[in-house]
Amino acid sequence: MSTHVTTPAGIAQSHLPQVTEPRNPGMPLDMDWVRSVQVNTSAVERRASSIAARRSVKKDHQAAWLLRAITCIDLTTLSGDDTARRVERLCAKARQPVSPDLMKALGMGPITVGAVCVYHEMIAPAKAALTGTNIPIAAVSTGFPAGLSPFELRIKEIEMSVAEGAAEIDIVISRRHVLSGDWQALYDEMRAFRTACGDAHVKAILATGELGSLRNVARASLVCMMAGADFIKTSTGKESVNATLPVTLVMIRAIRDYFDRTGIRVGYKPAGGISKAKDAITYLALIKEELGDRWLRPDLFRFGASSLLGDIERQLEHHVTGSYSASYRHAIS
Ligand SMILES: O=C[C@H](O)COP(=O)(O)O
Repeated sequence: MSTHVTTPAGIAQSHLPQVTEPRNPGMPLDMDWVRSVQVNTSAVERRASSIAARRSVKKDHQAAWLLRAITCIDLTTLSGDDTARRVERLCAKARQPVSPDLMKALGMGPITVGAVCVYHEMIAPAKAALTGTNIPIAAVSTGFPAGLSPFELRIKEIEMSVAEGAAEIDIVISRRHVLSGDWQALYDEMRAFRTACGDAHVKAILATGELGSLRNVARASLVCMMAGADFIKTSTGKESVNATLPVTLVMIRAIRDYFDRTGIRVGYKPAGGISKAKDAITYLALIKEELGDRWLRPDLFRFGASSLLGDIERQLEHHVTGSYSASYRHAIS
């Protein structure tokens, strides 16, 4: 893969003011387009395995890619035993994801993660802990993770999270609309969620591990974008299969098709089970090759991850010192 991100200092691009896209206004549901979507599963799987095998970036280039990855993390805690204290620790890590000593050794100034991602009840402590920063709070919503609470409550939940201070809302779609091919119902639901979000950006979680086929993933991606999703996201992290490279390929190609037809860039968020630095680089390489450099910024790309940052920090420490520290030294929360 090309090592265009260059050296750690080259990552200084991420210190530039973030380019922000016009939001996706959506468009009428185009059923001809939706029905025309097909996926060649074996070709997708071949391409996905070739990118993982080909990836090889070393030394300064690797450090640069890893720093870029950090700026794109939605640093997440979504556990039933979350507490304000845990969220405060997570936010401290979000503000300073890599120790100042390491950053200095890499020739870098401060960076932050892309966002902090929590349940509704944890928005208030996150907001307090992130005061004085530009780090947005993302709240999972709409009966996360199953999305099966009453529709009116799901709308209300979005409105309450926005009122509480969430700038980004990660909604879950009704998988049954996809599984029954009711694309109009999926479109109407997504449209209503987008409206309830107001100025908050909306990420549509497809829960791809529960959609049955890659063709369904492609069609659901397209319908959610037509209904105004700002991002499409693979998974809640709670399905038995979460983010994968084949699913990523299908979703980012849907994003590319949508851009080619509408001129609108929709963001992408793989989530669930991405915990290794080398996997993060593979994802970034795939995005770069399929969508281009513009998508390698936090306004268009995020990792949804609870433990990825710890492994990245470990790899950066190895880059600087030549030895690995124990992973417990990089615990997140
Ligand atoms: O959206 C984020 C995911 O829930 C995080 O999943 P993870 O804990 O497997 O990194």
